[in-house]
Amino acid sequence: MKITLVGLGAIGASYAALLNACPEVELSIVLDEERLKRYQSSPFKINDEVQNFSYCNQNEAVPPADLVMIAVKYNDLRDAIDAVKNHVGDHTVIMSLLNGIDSEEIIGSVFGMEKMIYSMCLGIDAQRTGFNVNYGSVGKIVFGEKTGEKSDRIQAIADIFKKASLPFECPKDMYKKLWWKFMINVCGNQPTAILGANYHFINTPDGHELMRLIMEEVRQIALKKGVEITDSDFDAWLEILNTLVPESKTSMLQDIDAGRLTEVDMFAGVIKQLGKTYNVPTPYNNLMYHMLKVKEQIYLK
Ligand SMILES: NC(=O)C1=CN([C@@H]2O[C@H](COP(=O)(O)OP(=O)(O)OC[C@H]3O[C@@H](n4cnc5c(N)ncnc54)[C@H](OP(=O)(O)O)[C@@H]3O)[C@@H](O)[C@H]2O)C=CC1
Ligand SMILES: CC(C)(CO)C(=O)C(=O)O
Repeated sequence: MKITLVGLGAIGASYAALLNACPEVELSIVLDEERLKRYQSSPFKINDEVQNFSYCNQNEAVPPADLVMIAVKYNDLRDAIDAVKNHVGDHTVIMSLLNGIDSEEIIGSVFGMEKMIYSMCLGIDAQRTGFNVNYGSVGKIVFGEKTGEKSDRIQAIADIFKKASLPFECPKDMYKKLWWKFMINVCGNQPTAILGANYHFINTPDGHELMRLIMEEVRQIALKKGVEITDSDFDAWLEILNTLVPESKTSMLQDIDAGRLTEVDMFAGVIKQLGKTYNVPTPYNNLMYHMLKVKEQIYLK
């Protein structure tokens, strides 16, 4: 299977390493010229092991990939779409590993929704410093058709992930799973980023109550989209929280600590917008949206 990946960061690099080691995968990492020079100047290490990734200049004309995987941050999504355009052909399937609920629609609006499958990653605790990515748990990629149908293309990807020992799950309720992860990110990532709280501090009675208040807004919006988020969905998140290393941080808090832009537009930004569309008040997300925007301005000044 010819696989193209854009976004060799914490998530992308962790899964790329597994795919690259599989003899039945031909993996290309797409880079613009500036990144290509930079990436060729230094070895890329995952859990201290040097990787031999095959880099490809995004301007090069290449045969289309069978699968394109997009693993950049939300603010880089438009550039990443542009970067993979030479790799997308009539039969290419596209998977977005970004958090959130709208990256599939954004990518699909350029290449066609029929090319999109739905996906997200779960339980991975990867952290990136320059060309070093480290993880304790690689988690899994959860993917499928929006309807959950086990189509031939889903089966083909599942077969190759199995050969690559890349943990995965193909749930019947894929679209609900996407919303469930979105709920976790909206009610978990944002307050931890504002408060500077690692998992230890959000996994407390006050932390749980705070997240529950925010979760209610996601629940109301999800209902308008035909998705039901229940109390047991929230409890399932608390169970996962118990398995995460207490000193580790959400990806949004990692962004704040590293002085990078956050993905607030993908979380509170989307909730704010959907709240307006469906006439659902979203005061907690409105507040967090502006707090995070101010915070970004403080450290990016
Ligand atoms: N980290 C985590 O624990 C988790 C993250 N996620 C989600 O996964 C997604 C990716 O996050 P994460 O891996 O942490 O992000 P990172 O910032 O670690 O990685 C993103 C990578 O994309 C690269 N990139 C950006 N634009 C381009 C481009 N135009 N061409 C080529 N490469 C590009 C960046 O390169 P460079 O460094 O050179 O700029 C960077 O290496 C996010 O939506 C996040 O929310 C989901 C679950 C957990
Ligand atoms: C679920 C969680 C909080 C950890 O994997 C996450 O998705 C993130 O940090 O972005």
